[in-house]
Amino acid sequence: MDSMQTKLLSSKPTNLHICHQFTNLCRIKTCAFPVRDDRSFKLVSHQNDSPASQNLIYLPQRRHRHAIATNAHSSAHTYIVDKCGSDQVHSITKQERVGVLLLNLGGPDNLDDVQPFLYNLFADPDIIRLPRLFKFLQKPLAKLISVLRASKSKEAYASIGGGSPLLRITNEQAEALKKALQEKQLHADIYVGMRYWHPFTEEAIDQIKKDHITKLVILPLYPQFSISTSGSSIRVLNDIFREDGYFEGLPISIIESWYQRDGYIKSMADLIQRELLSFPNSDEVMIFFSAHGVPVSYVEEAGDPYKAQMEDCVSLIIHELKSRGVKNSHVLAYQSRVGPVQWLKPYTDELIVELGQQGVKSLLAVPISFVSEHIETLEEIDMEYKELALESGIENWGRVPALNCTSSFISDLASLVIEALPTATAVARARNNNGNDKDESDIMQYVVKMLFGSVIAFFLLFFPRFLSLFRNSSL
Ligand SMILES: C=CC1=C(C)c2cc3[nH]c(cc4nc(cc5[nH]c(cc1n2)c(C)c5CCC(=O)O)C(CCC(=O)O)=C4C)c(C)c3C=C
Ligand SMILES: [Fe+2]
Repeated sequence: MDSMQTKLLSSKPTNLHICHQFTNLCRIKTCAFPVRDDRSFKLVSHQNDSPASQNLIYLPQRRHRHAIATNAHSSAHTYIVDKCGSDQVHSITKQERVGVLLLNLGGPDNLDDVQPFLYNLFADPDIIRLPRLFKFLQKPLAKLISVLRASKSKEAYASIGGGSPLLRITNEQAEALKKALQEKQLHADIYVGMRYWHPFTEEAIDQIKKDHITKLVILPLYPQFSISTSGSSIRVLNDIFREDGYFEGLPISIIESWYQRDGYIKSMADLIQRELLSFPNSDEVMIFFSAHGVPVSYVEEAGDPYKAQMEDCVSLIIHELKSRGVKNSHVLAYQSRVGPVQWLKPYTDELIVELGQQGVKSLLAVPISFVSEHIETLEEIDMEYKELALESGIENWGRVPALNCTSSFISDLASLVIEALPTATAVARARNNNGNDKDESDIMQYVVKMLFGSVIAFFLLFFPRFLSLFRNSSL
């Protein structure tokens, strides 16, 4: 990090300087400022040309840039984080009550939850991005798509035991993180906020208020940033922070992405190295990184850094493996596409078939976009893709487990939290009194929107081309 040259393309030289100092001081690779909440995320910074050292950051709003500048001077004395890499908290005021909010996606606890869970997911404007004029269709469409998709999803959840393991694993990670922080001399309360199922982000926020947390670190459990994942959760939080007076003075640090951290990269390399040894011919195994996809428009139109971060992440892991003498070939592909639009390519299923045709005999699948086992590792990779690979001529198939509670990984997350503490900034959050949010609470308008939208959504059911698009893409 120290050698990295950050260029804030659109910021003034003074801000550039301060941001530099700030990140070097805290050894944090992501700047901690709330993301823009208009969902048109703007990519403003690249580092060197080399993908391994590329660092992508967003243009913070002017007031946030100011907040960063102020913070660099004001809060460093509260928590002293050793610049030389030791990550123990040396000094902390007794009155402080530190909270860490882990953000995650959430998943259905049982099969009855599947359709309402899918509804919440598709009702998210960061998952189905409709033009402003068609926003009123969001909820009826979510209803329609969730109903159409529910049986397929239920089958998948049934095959992994009838529900998502995500909450259990996230709770275990929270517990492990708490212990790891204690070992580094920081007592913190850990909260889990899920985006689409219980415990919802809003529930976690209520608890944070009840517990009178005085400093908050927000840590999405997604290593790479996407508008559809961390971005969506952070947008929800920003909406809450704008409305709730409690958060006006609360110092908060938001970690947007953390895939570049040594601890994460090394933990991933450890898992891959270990799994390679289980093959009869380790040297000939192709390492197949499989990331959750996003629609191409996220990257090309909305400036989602997800693809660039994913590619950077893969090259960092490969670099680490090479430094250990592991020289296997590798590929990166994207899985789990949904709906009729183009998603990031190559698609995992298509690439597996292609590699089989090219005569590749051994594949090691590495789920790369998520740190817990979930439906897409346990069902999609372990069942669907394994079967496809064997049918396509791949003779040896393996899969790297998710990091879950791997101790080197959790310990690094604890260091990340500690490094983020001095960046926690109280940003004056203006209450939003414009009409947009009031629309939502206007019951009459809501009912009209729902009725009108439902009629259109229903009409779409009888629009054969539209529907067949969804059917073809197995919604
Ligand atoms: C980095 C990870 C993820 C990205 C990016 C992402 C984008 C994204 N997802 C959908 C649609 C669905 N995702 C579903 C489940 C699901 N998604 C992620 C992660 C990312 N999603 C996880 C970890 C999970 C699993 C949760 C669990 O219960 O284990 C589902 C539901 C399952 C299914 O029916 O397949 C859907 C649907 C979209 C549309 C999208 C980007 C726009
Ligand atoms: Fe997803």
